[in-house]
Amino acid sequence: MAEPLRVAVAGLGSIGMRVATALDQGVDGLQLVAVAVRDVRSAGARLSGLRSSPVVLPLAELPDAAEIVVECLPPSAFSTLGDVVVNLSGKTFVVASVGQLLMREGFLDQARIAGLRIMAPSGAVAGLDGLRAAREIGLEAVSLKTRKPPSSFGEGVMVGEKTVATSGIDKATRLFSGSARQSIAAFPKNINVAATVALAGLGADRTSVEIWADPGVFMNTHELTIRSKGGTLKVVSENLPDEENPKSSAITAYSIIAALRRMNSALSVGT
Ligand SMILES: NC(=O)C1=CN([C@@H]2O[C@H](COP(=O)(O)OP(=O)(O)OC[C@H]3O[C@@H](n4cnc5c(N)ncnc54)[C@H](OP(=O)(O)O)[C@@H]3O)[C@@H](O)[C@H]2O)C=CC1
Ligand SMILES: O=C([O-])CC(=O)C(=O)O
Repeated sequence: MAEPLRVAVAGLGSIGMRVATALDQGVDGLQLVAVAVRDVRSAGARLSGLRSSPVVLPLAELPDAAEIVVECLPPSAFSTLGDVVVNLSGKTFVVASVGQLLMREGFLDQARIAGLRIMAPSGAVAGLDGLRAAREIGLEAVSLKTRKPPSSFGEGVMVGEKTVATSGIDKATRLFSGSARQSIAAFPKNINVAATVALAGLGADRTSVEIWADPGVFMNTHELTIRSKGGTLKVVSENLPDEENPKSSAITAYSIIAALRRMNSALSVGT
């Protein structure tokens, strides 16, 4: 039997802790060996819940410890890890903060030249299987309309030029309309899905995005519409917000876990 591939998880928040726990409980061919946390003391309970006792390393040292590095950080911490991993040949970088791949100019080219493999799991959005097939036949238009409960945007949110208290939003309010690239710049913690759709489809500048704060929805809702030479595809994801971090949909962590399981699976289903 081949040696398991070593996996490191960066960030043990709502997504990272679930990914680390799944690895800790067993994913064929993979072994959790290292994690990075912001503060070891405050992450104590999380770390003690893992039976495999991964080593705790500073972010920048994580890539040396593993063949696969799973990023589950806030966007603001991405570059400490990204700047190191981007130059490493033969590693796999699994990314939750997918928007950062678009925000950091040249990152994807640098990674490709270095020989780093980047995986962006579907995360909170469904329909990428169809999008990738539609890209092969010929894409014409791709749009994403995201609606979230106002509280998913934090206490305050920009509406036009003004910051508005989300508790006071009493009707569906459009917060943003523009390209995927612009959406990530405006809402880095809320719309990584736009980057994922853009990377699978028409790119950061030709993918249209709308973001709505809607007191009428309880779920984080993503409507993906794809027009191609093969027809039209509409996929609606209605995701329960994560209990710990309602900005993120609960399904996101499980998409990453499913992507990790698929790495060593003999049977691969779906595009
Ligand atoms: N691709 C997709 O579809 C989706 C992507 N996301 C994105 O995934 C990422 C993770 O989301 P989520 O888990 O919900 O976020 P959380 O805020 O719950 O978790 C982030 C974790 O990273 C830790 N952290 C912060 N700084 C550092 C550091 N320097 N070194 C190590 N750890 C650090 C935080 O610690 P502490 O709490 O102590 O500060 C926290 O535990 C976010 O960028 C989010 O926007 C979210 C939903 C969908
Ligand atoms: O979790 C979601 O529904 C979407 C999200 O926050 C993101 O893409 O960043």
